[in-house]
Amino acid sequence: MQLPAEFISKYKKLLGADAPAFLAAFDGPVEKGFRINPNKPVTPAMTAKMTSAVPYSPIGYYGRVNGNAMEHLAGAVYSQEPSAMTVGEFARPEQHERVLDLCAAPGGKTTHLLSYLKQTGLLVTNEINPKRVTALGDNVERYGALNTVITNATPAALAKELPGFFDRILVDAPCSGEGMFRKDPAATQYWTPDYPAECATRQREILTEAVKMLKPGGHLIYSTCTFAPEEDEQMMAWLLKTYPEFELEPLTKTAGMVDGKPEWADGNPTLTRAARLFPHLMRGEGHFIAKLVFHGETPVKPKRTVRNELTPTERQLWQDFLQKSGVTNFPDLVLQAHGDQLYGLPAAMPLTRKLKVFRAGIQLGTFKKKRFEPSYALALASDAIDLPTVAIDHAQWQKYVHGETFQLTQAATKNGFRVLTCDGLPVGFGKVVGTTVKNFFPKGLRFLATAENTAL
Ligand SMILES: C[S@@+](CC[C@H](N)C(=O)[O-])C[C@H]1O[C@@H](n2cnc3c(N)ncnc32)[C@H](O)[C@@H]1O
Repeated sequence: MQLPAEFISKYKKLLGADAPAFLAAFDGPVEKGFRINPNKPVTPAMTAKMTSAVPYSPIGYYGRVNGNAMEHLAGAVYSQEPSAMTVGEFARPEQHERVLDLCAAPGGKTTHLLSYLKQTGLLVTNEINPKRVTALGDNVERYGALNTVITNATPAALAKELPGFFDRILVDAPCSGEGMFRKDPAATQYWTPDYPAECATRQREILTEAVKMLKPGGHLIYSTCTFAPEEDEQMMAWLLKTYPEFELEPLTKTAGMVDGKPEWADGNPTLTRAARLFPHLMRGEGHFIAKLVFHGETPVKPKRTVRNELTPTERQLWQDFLQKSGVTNFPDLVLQAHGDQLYGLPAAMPLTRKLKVFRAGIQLGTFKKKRFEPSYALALASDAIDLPTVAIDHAQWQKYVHGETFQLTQAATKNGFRVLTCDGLPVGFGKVVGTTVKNFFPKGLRFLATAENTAL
């Protein structure tokens, strides 16, 4: 790979005897990986792929998965480069925590956090860029999250609304991306010797806001996909100096991860507690991860949480749908109608009217004139809700994602909306009338599926 000359000389100086191996790694193969979603069933195709486990993630595997495969579309797998999995593992939230993913699109780390929150607590996942937030929304929907609010805000706007609110904040910072050069060689074109320092300015701004939102005892996880000391150890050295209430927590390094390098910053010996991932030392791309605990106090503005906002008619239509579906265990969500759309918000979400919200919880469905039509998102969240199901096979699934009406081999015992499952995995709603399944796969997602183009 053609690397910028100044990049080569910078890392020759920094890495010394390790530099030849480091630079040679840019011509090595790109490592592929995927995570399974522990909250969804494992299909036979997944079992066949889960042969080479990533040693530091109980849900990570080496290998490639197809974005058009049923398992990906239904949120049972997520394609992620293996080094990036360390971030979700080191960030690993406890169930019932309030978690913020501040720089979240397209959602690699967010879906990892969701895997461990297991539908509990609250995840506020934020993406500043309005063009990138849609992909984040799609991935959260695939994961069937019932505990997530997606915002499209600046870190400053969030900090104003939610000071001292979170148990755990992940800042997967926008960075110079040197660790991804092998995956995306075009990125080398944006690199200049000044680029890391420019990125560092933005990272300091983001961190300045992030720290305002942590609860006492809370954790801040900072990660980049760059080797640049300006954005890694120097950023953490700056944070520790500026906010002495923070302490780096030691990260256990395995599978070739190495300590952070104090000598690349101000010599603070605790910087060894951070982790560096180099592609010449492990099976993955370049990353830096640091985990900090906050011992200080944050002024907390007590905030009211969100409240139910449904008209009696809307409430009745929703209740009728649940009753017809035989659902008795519907999770404790706050219900709100936005236009004709029904949303379910996690009860811990504060009222934040000044925040730009992209999706206020899960979109549960649409109010039609005299009935309620359940959404695709609700079907994908059905691991947590006892909705009635009908099993379909792969040939029927291919018709389903193409938008066709199809036939069951046996009439269903009851007509109505059913979650269709394929290999046990919920894939969307269909309306069953006898042996006919009317198609409710979202129009915008339909495609011509074949056994070949959808093989996992
Ligand atoms: C490394 S990417 C995040 C990747 C994501 N966490 C994942 O795992 O899929 C960094 C993100 O930060 C966003 N970003 C850029 N400038 C920002 C800013 N000033 N504040 C917050 N986020 C920013 C970018 O749009 C980008 O989506």
